Amino acid sequence: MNESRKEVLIDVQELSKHFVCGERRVEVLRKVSLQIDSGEQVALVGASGAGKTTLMHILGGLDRPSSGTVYYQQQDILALKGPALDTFRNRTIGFVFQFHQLLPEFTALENVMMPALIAGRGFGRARGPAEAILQEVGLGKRLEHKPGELSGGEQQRVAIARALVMEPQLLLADEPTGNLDSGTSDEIYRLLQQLHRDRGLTMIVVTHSQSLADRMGRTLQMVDGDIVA
Ligand SMILES: Nc1ncnc2c1ncn2[C@@H]1O[C@H](COP(=O)(O)OP(=O)(O)OP(=O)(O)O)[C@@H](O)[C@H]1O
Repeated sequence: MNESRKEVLIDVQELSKHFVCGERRVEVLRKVSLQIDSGEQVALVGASGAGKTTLMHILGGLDRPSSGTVYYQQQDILALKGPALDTFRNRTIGFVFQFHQLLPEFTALENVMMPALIAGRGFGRARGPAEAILQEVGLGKRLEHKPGELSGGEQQRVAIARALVMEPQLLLADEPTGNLDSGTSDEIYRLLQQLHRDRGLTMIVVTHSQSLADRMGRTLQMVDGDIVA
């Protein structure tokens, strides 16, 4: 993409979050500001407890900050509530977590169809895109398998397919390979890079692995609730 034509997808200003535990106030995010351009691939690294998951949850509309602003393009997502927030999340953001959180009783195909069914698309319209994205992540021959019949890496591929089936602009992945061996982690990262290249997908990926972070376009380091680099 031409540098001069890059557009800011996410603009975060002075985001703070604290929790109150009994008498104690725990400051988890301390006036974090950051911008992510459309099409960027960003790694978020930092020690355990630095605030990475909390930041991802706020960026994804799953949690609210104590203060600060989060804009997607020109939209103030903290002003969204209830069904409007649900719709925004469903259409704009795909999530992948460390533990795939697939529904064990449903097949890979049904799991991937779920976001479209929740969005009110009929079975017929949900099936085609779900099949196509499962092909794209290399699971065209595993459509009818349930999560328990798939390897850890395959389960995470299904979770990635489910995150992308609504064609979100942004993928948020919180330690997507934290539970996998290094060879399988490597495959998942290659898949994320392929999806980034092929779809121009913007992604923010939390990882503890420096070598995996090095493959992303930019690394943001969190220390004690703030971004230092
Ligand atoms: N609901 C909560 N109530 C109180 N404290 C919380 C709550 N959620 C998170 N915290 C605290 O916020 C801090 C940051 O947590 P967070 O999960 O964002 O860190 P992290 O950088 O993602 O860590 P990890 O790499 O271990 O997942 C931690 O000290 C945690 O104990």
